[in-house]
Amino acid sequence: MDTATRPYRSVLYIPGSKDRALEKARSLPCDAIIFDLEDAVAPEAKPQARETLANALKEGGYGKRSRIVRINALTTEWGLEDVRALRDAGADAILLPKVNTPSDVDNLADMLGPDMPIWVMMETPVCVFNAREIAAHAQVTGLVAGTNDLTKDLGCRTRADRLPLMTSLQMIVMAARAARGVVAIDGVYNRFRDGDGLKAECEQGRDLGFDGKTLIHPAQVEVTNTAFAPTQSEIDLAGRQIAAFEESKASGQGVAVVDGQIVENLHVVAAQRILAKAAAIAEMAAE
Ligand SMILES: CC(C)(COP(=O)(O)OP(=O)(O)OC[C@H]1O[C@@H](n2cnc3c(N)ncnc32)[C@H](O)[C@@H]1OP(=O)(O)O)[C@@H](O)C(=O)NCCC(=O)NCCSC(=O)C[C@H](O)C(=O)O
Ligand SMILES: [Mg+2]
Repeated sequence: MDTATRPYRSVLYIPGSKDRALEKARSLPCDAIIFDLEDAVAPEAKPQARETLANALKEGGYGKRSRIVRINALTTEWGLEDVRALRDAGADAILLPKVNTPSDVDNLADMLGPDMPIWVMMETPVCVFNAREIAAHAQVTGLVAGTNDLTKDLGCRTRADRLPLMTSLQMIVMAARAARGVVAIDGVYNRFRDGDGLKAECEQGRDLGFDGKTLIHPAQVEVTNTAFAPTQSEIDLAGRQIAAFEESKASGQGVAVVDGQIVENLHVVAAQRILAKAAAIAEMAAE
């Protein structure tokens, strides 16, 4: 699947230590999985989790879902061993937590070699200030908002409208877009049994420009997939905009009007993106 249009609506964290969850994920309709060796795994369980995860990845069965492995920070006692154990296990990217500067990414890139894509947890204030340079790193293909760590480090309150996080969230999206071709994924919604709260936060993340949201429980997948997919009316409008613009162009005009709004070339580009995303989602569903 084309990496530019590949869907990343629902990105589910799975503790690398939990066999049952690793098995269950093979049948969940999420677009991507983050196999976690960091915060979801207790210190004493980390060596076993590495082995369990490496075996699960080798066994496969995750279909078209993107497979991302979150290692521990390289400054911890587990980071280096995580890289050694998982770099050749068949993941699509390695996700590095607690990044502050582009040189943290360089250190991982040196260990992985030039061909392994790197995703970065954007979860410290220093990291957010360095977002543009981090996103521009040649191996970085994804940014993930770590809203729990950011909340802790900022000392801000957890609010339903996420006002205290807004600057950080927007800087993450801007850095990804400025770098081009870098995916931006929103942080987790901790109240995993609150579907209405999740829906509202997904819609906010979608409005901000995120490609999708990180999740902690299977019950969150469906709501998220819907929120980050183009709606049927967006798809219909996109088709009509493209057709109307083509017609105007054929009659020598550079602008069309659809539903009382002008359609210029840039709107056609946005409309084509919507159709490409809808097609990629349909392809993802056709297992
Ligand atoms: C949150 C949980 C601890 C809840 O677990 P549990 O009470 O066991 O849930 P259920 O009984 O409702 O589970 C039902 C079935 O679903 C499977 N399951 C549960 N969670 C997952 C999952 N994440 N992926 C796949 N499958 C999952 C269970 O095995 C049950 O299956 P079955 O037996 O067939 O019925 C738990 O959901 C969990 O551990 N979630 C992940 C937590 C996690 O990964 N945390 C770290 C990432 S978030 C983070 O780090 C934030 C970031 O860094 C930041 O700073 O913001
Ligand atoms: Mg974190």
